[in-house]
Amino acid sequence: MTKVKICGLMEMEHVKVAVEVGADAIGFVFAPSKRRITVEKAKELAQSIPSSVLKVGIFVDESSEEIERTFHEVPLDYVQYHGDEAPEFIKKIGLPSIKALAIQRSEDVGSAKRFDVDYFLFDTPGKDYKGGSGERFDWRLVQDVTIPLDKRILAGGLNADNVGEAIRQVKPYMVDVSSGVERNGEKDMQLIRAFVRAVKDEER
Ligand SMILES: O=C(O)c1ccccc1N[C@@H]1O[C@H](COP(=O)(O)O)[C@@H](O)[C@H]1O
Repeated sequence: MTKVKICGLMEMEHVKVAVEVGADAIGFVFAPSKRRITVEKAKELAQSIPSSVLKVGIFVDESSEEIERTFHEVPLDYVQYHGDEAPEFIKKIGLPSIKALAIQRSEDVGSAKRFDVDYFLFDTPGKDYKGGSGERFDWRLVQDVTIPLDKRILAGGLNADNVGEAIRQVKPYMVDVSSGVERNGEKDMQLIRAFVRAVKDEER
């Protein structure tokens, strides 16, 4: 079964509904964004998340000190590197890691071989920020890549209507959504429920 990550949560009611409907991971954005959360607030929300649900922190070109401090303080299970972090930087920090790759051309996946990370997250290049654009990229660009299926996370403009087709085409280990579970720029409980249901309805 494809795993689901709900990203950019900032309110307790949204965390609770995501957990209740069966999200496998929850993402907190610590980078410049309209979804940016403080370490203190993420720590408070994290206390209501069972250990079976992974807590992921999203960072964009952040210092190693701040990443390490946030990881232990919240605490987090994974660091999602969503900027231009070098492979050596990620390796030196040595925390469980996800590297986001902005996919515009098929060559964009090629940089993956430089990174020793747990997962790769394929995303649409951001406009206002580095991610969370709400726009999808051409999924054919990541269909024939050599990255193992169980290391692939698909993001970028997913929603309850298109995630089934995305899973069939890309066969990711996990799908990741932020904008697609928002209404008028805010997270929406019905959309969170609908997204997770759409993923769970889809068999690998
Ligand atoms: O969500 C943000 O604001 C954000 C800011 C900076 C880096 C990453 C961000 N979000 C990530 O973007 C993808 C896709 O989001 P969407 O569903 O297209 O809105 C997701 O991995 C978020 O973690």
